[in-house]
Amino acid sequence: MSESSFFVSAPGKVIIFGEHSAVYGKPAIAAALSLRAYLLITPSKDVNTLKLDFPDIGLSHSWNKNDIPWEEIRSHVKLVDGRPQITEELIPEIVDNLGSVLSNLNSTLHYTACLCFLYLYTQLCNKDIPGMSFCIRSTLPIGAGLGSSASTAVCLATSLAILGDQVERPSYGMNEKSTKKESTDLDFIDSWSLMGEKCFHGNPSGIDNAVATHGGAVMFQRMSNPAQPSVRTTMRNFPPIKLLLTNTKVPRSTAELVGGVSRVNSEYPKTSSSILDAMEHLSTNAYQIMVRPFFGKEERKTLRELVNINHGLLVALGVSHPSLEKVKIISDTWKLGATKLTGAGGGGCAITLVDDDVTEEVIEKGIAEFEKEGFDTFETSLGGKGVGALAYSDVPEELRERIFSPEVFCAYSDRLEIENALSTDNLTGWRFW
Ligand SMILES: Nc1ncnc2c1ncn2[C@@H]1O[C@H](COP(=O)(O)OP(=O)(O)O)[C@@H](O)[C@H]1O
Ligand SMILES: C[C@@](O)(CCOP(=O)(O)O)CC(=O)O
Ligand SMILES: [Mg+2]
Repeated sequence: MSESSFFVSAPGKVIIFGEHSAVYGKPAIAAALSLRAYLLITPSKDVNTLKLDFPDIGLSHSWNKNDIPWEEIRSHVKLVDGRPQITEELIPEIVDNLGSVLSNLNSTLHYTACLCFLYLYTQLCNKDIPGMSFCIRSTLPIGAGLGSSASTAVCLATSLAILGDQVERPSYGMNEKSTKKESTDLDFIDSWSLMGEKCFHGNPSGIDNAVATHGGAVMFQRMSNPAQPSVRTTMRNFPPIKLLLTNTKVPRSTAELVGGVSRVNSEYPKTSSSILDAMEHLSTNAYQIMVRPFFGKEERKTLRELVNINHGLLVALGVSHPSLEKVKIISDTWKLGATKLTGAGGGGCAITLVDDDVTEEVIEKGIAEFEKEGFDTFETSLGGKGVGALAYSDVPEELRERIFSPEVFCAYSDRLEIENALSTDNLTGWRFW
């Protein structure tokens, strides 16, 4: 066990309005989930060994860090005042140079995860930093539309920015009112995790990593000029909405679905731009309703109507799936509320904004129908905390050995075990920027 071990953690998200259109510079609304990714960083036994243990995707891989072509890579890193700068696109020369250390990975899943790690590592750290082991576990379903890729990218970017001395560790008492320095650190993490998301799926809007970094609820808009920063408007009075989350468990890839929309966009530019414009109006409309000081029955009804319209528009873009339509049919049959797919679609999750008048008994009957189809449904709370860190010294002495043991962490069998051991509710030492 070592005092230099630490954890970082970042939440998943639910997009309420505007997935896919967010990629095309339209505003979208999303909120952080209580489900999170946790990354444990421990010193390697050998100072030259860099090790990744990502059991959720069956990846265990190590490198001798001296095998990384540091000089070639570092010659392409953009530095301003000694700080690495993000770029609009992944730097092709760096990706190319990493090819030599990625060549023995034979699945796309593992290749992408290792590329994401090394792309961030070689820019945020340097070759003199002793080798560490990185083990990530997620309580989020992976590839289900809840932003597991972004929470992974945020955890990696944060841990590497800490190791590379690019950001300060968070301190106590800063949770409510960040100092300027700390919010700059958060922006640095947000921007580098976007580069991580680019490794996972090519053309991310940035909404997922923004929510995973900052937490809470936001309206987010990527600027059409990529040189301009995205606009992130925090929604402090996010209204309490009763939301069911249904995971169809049908696997899909965000990269492929975003690629599908891009094809529709280039084949039917006028039609697709009208759909995207309609999505823009939806998000703006929903935002105006959600920030009203009074959020009552009428507002909830309008929001549900907008949810139904948003789903229809996503269907038109070709990103639904028979399983998601089943969720919608069951929800409509039992009159549970308004249902739309969330995230990239093509399977994965749907959200239902529950109707005001529906009874708990009816909700349970609906959930039983979902379960019959093999789906998982749960009620969830939105707007949780963003990225946080847990230092060795912030855990009671008698717990340290167990909490910071990579063997124990890798062996947790499910979401509940991870949460029991590590969640911010159960362990008070977590600090947030
Ligand atoms: N716990 C994890 N360990 C390793 N890689 C992960 C983990 N969670 C997510 N990922 C990466 O993110 C990808 C899924 O991202 P994506 O297709 O965008 O779906 P989503 O972000 O909705 O879960 C996985 O294929 C994997 O590469
Ligand atoms: C489809 C999209 O709007 C959201 C993708 O979310 P997820 O990876 O399915 O959780 C893409 C993006 O905004 O980057
Ligand atoms: Mg994703």
